[in-house]
Order: sequence, then structure tokens, then C-alpha cells
Amino acid sequence: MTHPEGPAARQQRADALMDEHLVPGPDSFDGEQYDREERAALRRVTGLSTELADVTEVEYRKLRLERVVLVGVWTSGSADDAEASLAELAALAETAGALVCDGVIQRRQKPDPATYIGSGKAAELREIVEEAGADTVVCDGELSPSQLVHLEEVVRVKVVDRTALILDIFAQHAKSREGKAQVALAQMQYMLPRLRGWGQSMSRQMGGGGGGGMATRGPGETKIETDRRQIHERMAKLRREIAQLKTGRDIKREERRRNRVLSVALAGYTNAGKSSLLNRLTGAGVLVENALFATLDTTVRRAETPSGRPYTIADTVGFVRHLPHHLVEAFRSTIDEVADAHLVLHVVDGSHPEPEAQLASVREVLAEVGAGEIREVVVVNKADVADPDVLSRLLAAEQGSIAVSARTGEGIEALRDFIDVLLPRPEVEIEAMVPYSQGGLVSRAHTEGEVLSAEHTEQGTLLKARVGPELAAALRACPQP
Ligand SMILES: Nc1nc2c(ncn2[C@@H]2O[C@H](COP(=O)(O)OP(=O)(O)OP(=O)(O)O)[C@@H](O)[C@H]2O)c(=O)[nH]1
Ligand SMILES: [Mg+2]
Repeated sequence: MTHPEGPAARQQRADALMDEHLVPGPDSFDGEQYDREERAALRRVTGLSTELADVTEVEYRKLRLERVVLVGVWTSGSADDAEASLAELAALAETAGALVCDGVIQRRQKPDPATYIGSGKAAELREIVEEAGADTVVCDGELSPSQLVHLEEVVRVKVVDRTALILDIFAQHAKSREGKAQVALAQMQYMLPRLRGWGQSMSRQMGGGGGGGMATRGPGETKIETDRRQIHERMAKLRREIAQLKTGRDIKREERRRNRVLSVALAGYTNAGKSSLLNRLTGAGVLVENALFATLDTTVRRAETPSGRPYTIADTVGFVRHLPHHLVEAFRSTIDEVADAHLVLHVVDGSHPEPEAQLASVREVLAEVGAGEIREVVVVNKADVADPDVLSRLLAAEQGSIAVSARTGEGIEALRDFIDVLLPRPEVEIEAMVPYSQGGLVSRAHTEGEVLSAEHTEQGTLLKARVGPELAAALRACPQP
């Protein structure tokens, strides 16, 4: 007979398993479900401007993208790699709400320091832009502020880079306070050196000479200094806010750790199917969308292994190649969720043309945040539509990997068993007679470990369980009859 778990212990574990923001609102089945409509309606409205409404007249690139022409510089790797990167840029632009008119790749040793693609090519690009009736050029890389300005002078439409595009998508998709603050901070870091007029137009006006000082400083420059100062102040405020929210998250995670709740994190390239898998495994109604960066806020749900062990499973922000460094930094606390998990399921889209490149990109980011060493299992998703040859190639290359389909449910039972086997088990198997006066120890065995049997006898509960070393010691210390 199994000893019933005390209500207090049960509650404690339930609290630890649950994150406050997961509790659906009173009038919604699942808060996330409204997301989709709302997001579709809001698409393209927000840009870099929203977070800075209080900084007057700062001229930065508002991403009101409508018709865009993409341009990539192909410096290394195969032509296929370059095309895949541009195809991804197209997907990003579409996610941001733009219509992609055309895309060009320029073969170069390295990007041109002045105009990224070189002045001759820039003139050609100008023609393509005119023909397409485009209003924006999106470059497949991170351009220096002066490259952006120079290229803009030639093509005479707005020029943005991959980083700005990703930041824009993040800004559109961020939902939680923490997510919004993280994106706003990354946007400001990106924007700061790109404030127009800073240095460049003013110093030209000044003829480059003069000893500086108040007398020679133009009104424009003073204005930009004010803007810069305001941005610095806002950034400091955001950093404090993020740190505060992080503390709250850390406390919750610490609580889960103290209660020895097992944790699994889903990580992987954007659009790999992480949220779909979370829904499959837990029945959670998390937003799934065929769009890049559908998920920005970490969602933690509870689940149970087939053998009945409870664990938490966290859905996380997707990665992409050349994820802007500022974003990685800003989202660090979110990514820490992955670093702290007992087990990471690295989800990869088996139907993607370059799954290996995606695996590598994700590992690069994980290594960058110091999460490269955690236990990782590759889950090849979308097995229903993947090429069987690619599947077997991946399964052979990645030791201990597993193929599943979140859509059809294929392989999901095996994945559940997998999780059960891979989640650490309490190390010590113990048999002890626990006097009724020490019933708390029995509750702890239920919460922290695995109770194999619990028999009520006259002297107390005869407990057989697998527990951690600390609890094992406490149980051994019980006075034996
Ligand atoms: N055919 C097929 N499609 C799938 C499968 N799993 C997910 N998808 C689709 O892939 C797209 C992305 O799924 P998501 O679960 O939103 O992917 P994600 O990894 O959470 O993406 P982000 O949150 O954007 O990083 C959606 O259109 C899903 O319907 C699968 O097993 N088979
Ligand atoms: Mg998702």
C-alpha cells in the first residue's frame, strides 16, 4: 500500500512546478491563444519607434517595410550556403510583414568597407530597386553605421540589415514584461551608434577643424547628445528592470531546484517545432506558427514521465544563424533556463534543407552563453515530411538521437520513454522504518525521490525508496525498532 502524500507536500510541489505567468486568466482557456489574432492584427505596426516615443526626433530607421529587395555578400562556403542564407533572410523579412520583391547575392572576398557591396554593384542595386518599386533594401549581415548611410546614399531607399530585421521581429513578438524589456534594451544598444547626424554631418559642416568646445558645437549635435543621454538613461532603467525580473525567475527556479523538480528544456532553431512538441507532450495550448520567432517568452509546463515522475518542461526562444549579439546578451536570463535544465532536447527540423547547419548554429549560441556542456539529446522533428535519407543521416551522426513528428505523434511515446530514462534518478536505494512522528520524511521521499513501496506497520512506515544522499542520511538516522 502506498502512503498518501500529505496535502502540504503536494501543494508545495505543485507550486514549484508552476510558474505564475502560466496560470491562464479567468476568462481565457489559455492566454496564449489570443496571441495569434492579436499578433496578426498588430503585425507591421510596431517598429523600432515605439519604445523611444519619449526621445524626440531621434532619426533612426523605422522598419515600416513594405516592398523589399534582399542583398547578400557571399564570402565563403558554397553557392548553396549563400542561397540558403538569403532564403532565410526572405523568411525573416516576410515574418516582419514585408513583401520580398527580389534578392541578389554578390560574390566578394569580403564586404566592401564603404558600401557593403561595392559602389558599382550598389548602382546596379539602385536599378533593381527602382524596377521593383521597392522601398527598402535588407542586407544579409550586420552593417556598420557608415556602410548603411553610404549604401543608402546610392540606392536612395531605406537600408536595414539582418540585425535590425531580427530586432524588429522580436519587438513585434515580445509579450511578457521581461521579453519586452530585453528587446528594447537590445534595440537601443543597436541604435546608439546609428543616431543620425552624430559626428558625420556636423563635423563636415564644421569643416573638420576647430578646437571643439561649446562655441563650435552646432545645435544639431547638442540635440543628439541629449538624445544619447536619454537613451543611456533608459538603457540603465531597462537593465535594472531586467535584473529585477531575473531575480524573480531565479527564485522560482531555485525553489524548483530545492524541491528537486526535474527539468527539461526544449531548445533549437526557430521554426523547428519546439512549441508543437511542448503541446504534444503536455497538451498545453502554446502558440504554434509557421513563422520565425513565434515564441519569445519562456513557457514552463508540467509533465510526467511514463513511470510517473513529475518534471517541468520549458519552451524557449528559437535561435537563428547570426543571432544579433545584443539579443543573445539581452536574452541571457531566458537562455539560462536552458543552461539549468537536467536535460535539453535539442529540436531540429528534419525536413529543412540544412539541418546540420541549424544544429551547429544553435550549439554556437549555447556555447557563447556557457551552456555548451549540458546534457543534450537531438530530437529530429517533422519526421512525417522529412526525407528518409536525411533522417537516417542525422540519426547516425547524432548519438542517441530520436526521430519524431509533433504533428502525427509518431515517435512521441518513444520520446517520453527517452525522457524518463535520461532524467537523473535519485542515486540511493534505501529501506527504512520511519516512525509516524517523522512523517515529513515520507512526504519528502514522495516529492524528491521515487517511492517504491510504503507499508504501514505498528512501528511506523516501512519505506522502500530511491532518494538523494541527503535524505538517505536522514532516513538512516531514524531510530530503528
Ligand atoms: N509537418 C510537420 N510540421 C510541423 C511539425 N512540428 C511542427 N510543425 C510545424 O512547424 C511550424 C513551426 O512550429 P512551432 O512549434 O511554432 O516551432 P518553434 O520551434 O516553436 O518555432 P519558434 O517559436 O518560432 O522558434 C508550424 O507551422 C508547425 O505546424 C511536424 O512534426 N511535422
Ligand atoms: Mg515556438
